[in-house]
Amino acid sequence: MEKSQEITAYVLCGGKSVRMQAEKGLVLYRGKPFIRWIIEAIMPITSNIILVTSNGDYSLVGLPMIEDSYEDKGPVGGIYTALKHSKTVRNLILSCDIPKITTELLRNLCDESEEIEASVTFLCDAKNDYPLIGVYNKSALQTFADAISSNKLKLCPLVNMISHQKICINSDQKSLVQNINSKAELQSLNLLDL
Ligand SMILES: Nc1nc2c(ncn2[C@@H]2O[C@H](COP(=O)(O)OP(=O)(O)OP(=O)(O)O)[C@@H](O)[C@H]2O)c(=O)[nH]1
Repeated sequence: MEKSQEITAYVLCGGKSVRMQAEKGLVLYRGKPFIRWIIEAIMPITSNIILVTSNGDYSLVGLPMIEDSYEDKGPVGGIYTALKHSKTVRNLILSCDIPKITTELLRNLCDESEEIEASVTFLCDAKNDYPLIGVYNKSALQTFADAISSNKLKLCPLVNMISHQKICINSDQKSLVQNINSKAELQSLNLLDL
């Protein structure tokens, strides 16, 4: 594989999980922790997968883990940590709360990002952006450093301010990118699957 095609995947597993009241990535969906569903979706694309977390409970996953460079800076801080750590130009960055994500969607995102000269390429639908299903260029590191310095920690406005490309999913794919933040959302997901 050529160097330009190399990609590192980072899964953000930090934060407080206030709404879920349990470590989100370790919550079970159809008998398996969210994080495992996500890793299985990434594996056919790259085995270079790193978790961004200081929570030792994720050691059961058996993947390398790195700690946030700054505490309590939310996903913006997690992305900063990932980009600072990364040795590759392109970095697939995902949240840990999207258990229905598929290899097909991620592969399409990664393939599209190769064709595009943008700091970040991420999924969207007609109503929402999904910047936590995105490919981030290492060159975006300074933007994230500046955002942390000025305490601008909202991710959507930040990615919309820098050079970006959105890859729109169709209405059938919407359920695949749904992030699950609470027990109620998990329950409705399980019910939908019945
Ligand atoms: N590494 C890292 N990841 C984070 C941090 N905050 C949130 N995340 C991750 O970012 C993704 C989206 O998180 P949010 O839903 O915004 O926040 P959360 O803390 O998980 O949940 P709430 O407390 O309910 O808002 C999830 O994958 C989180 O694990 C952080 O400070 N560091």
